Amino acid sequence: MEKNATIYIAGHRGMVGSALHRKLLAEGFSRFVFRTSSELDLRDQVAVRDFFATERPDYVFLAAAKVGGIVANNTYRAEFLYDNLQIQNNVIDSAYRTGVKKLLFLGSSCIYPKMAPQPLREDYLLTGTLEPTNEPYAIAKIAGIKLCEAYRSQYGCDFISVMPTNLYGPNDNYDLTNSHVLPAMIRKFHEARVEGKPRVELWGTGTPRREFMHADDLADACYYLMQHYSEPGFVNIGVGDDVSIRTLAELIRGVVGYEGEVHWNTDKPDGTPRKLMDVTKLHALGWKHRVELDEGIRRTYQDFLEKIATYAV
Ligand SMILES: NC(=O)c1ccc[n+]([C@@H]2O[C@H](COP(=O)([O-])OP(=O)(O)OC[C@H]3O[C@@H](n4cnc5c(N)ncnc54)[C@H](OP(=O)(O)O)[C@@H]3O)[C@@H](O)[C@H]2O)c1
Ligand SMILES: C[C@@H]1O[C@H](OP(=O)(O)OP(=O)(O)OC[C@H]2O[C@@H](n3cnc4c(=O)[nH]c(N)nc43)[C@H](O)[C@@H]2O)[C@@H](O)[C@H](O)[C@@H]1O
Repeated sequence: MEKNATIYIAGHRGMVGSALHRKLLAEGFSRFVFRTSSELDLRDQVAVRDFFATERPDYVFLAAAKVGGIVANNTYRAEFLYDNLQIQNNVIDSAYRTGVKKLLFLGSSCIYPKMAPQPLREDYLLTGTLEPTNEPYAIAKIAGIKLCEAYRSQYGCDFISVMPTNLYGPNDNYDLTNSHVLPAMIRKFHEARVEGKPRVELWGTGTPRREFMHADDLADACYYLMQHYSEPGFVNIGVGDDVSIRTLAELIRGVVGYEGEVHWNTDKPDGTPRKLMDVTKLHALGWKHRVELDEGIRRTYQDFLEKIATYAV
């Protein structure tokens, strides 16, 4: 990417989009195009085509999506399918129509079959049944991967896809119902400590295992792949290691300093038992993560405390 190129980060206010913006600013890029969802609803095909025709970005990072944790995915099933298909179809097709030089599409590790062998290799895609709680979101993400591949093979577009593991970091969603597990635990343990509550409720059995990556590492990997990867196949982005949800709870409880009890509400879903990424391809391409989980949690709790008025509403 040339330093004077115009870059469109779709979803620039989100956790991933804002991390990409920080990364690109640090690398010396200065020409950005941004629109919030209220300024440009990416589900609106006409509006998206007009936007691309007017702004003509050179490079696109597609980090806008309907995103949420296990309960949000399972509750808003129609929106997770419809919104995500619309957003990605409109952005990818408009990028093709206006000659965007390169586009990066963000998928997710939930594209893999629920009971796939571990770690999850890229070639396990479409080899089995998906986890039911996030099937609509996963179907949309699989369609996004296939759309990038099809525009590459039919039209020669340099569109790539990456599949990140579970992410966390600044500008995450801390909503107690719709967030992912890591921000939910930070907020629950923090509020329980401050309010002197004897017990915190967490979801499921605590036995599922998850892999977590800091959003700054993800942004670094995306930038790296924009520079060094132009192939049809997608690339997993992860740290190559996972923890049980119970272990995660203990790590976060320690950082927050909460000493009460944890109650596991088994009426809530566990989801996929394990989704550990195989990162052989990513490492072979020359990229490896830097932020370890304990350090990342400490940094994220600090950020939460600094922005608590906006996060915990
Ligand atoms: N979070 C994770 O653990 C995780 C893991 C793997 C992959 N990913 C992927 O990474 C990408 C970014 O996720 P994130 O965690 O950064 O999500 P996020 O914090 O919720 O941000 C999503 C962004 O999408 C924008 N958006 C949503 N609907 C839109 C619409 N109809 N029109 C225009 N913009 C819209 C929002 O814009 P406004 O702020 O302007 O409303 C928001 O800034 C997604 O593709 C997600 O699937 C995330
Ligand atoms: C990255 C995303 O991951 C999502 O799956 P997934 O890892 O299960 O999403 P999470 O919502 O992060 O949940 C991970 C695990 O943490 C447990 N958990 C425990 N306490 C809590 C809590 O307070 N809040 C939340 N949210 N979980 C909690 C939850 O039951 C599940 O086993 C997918 O639904 C999306 O499609 C996407 O792929």
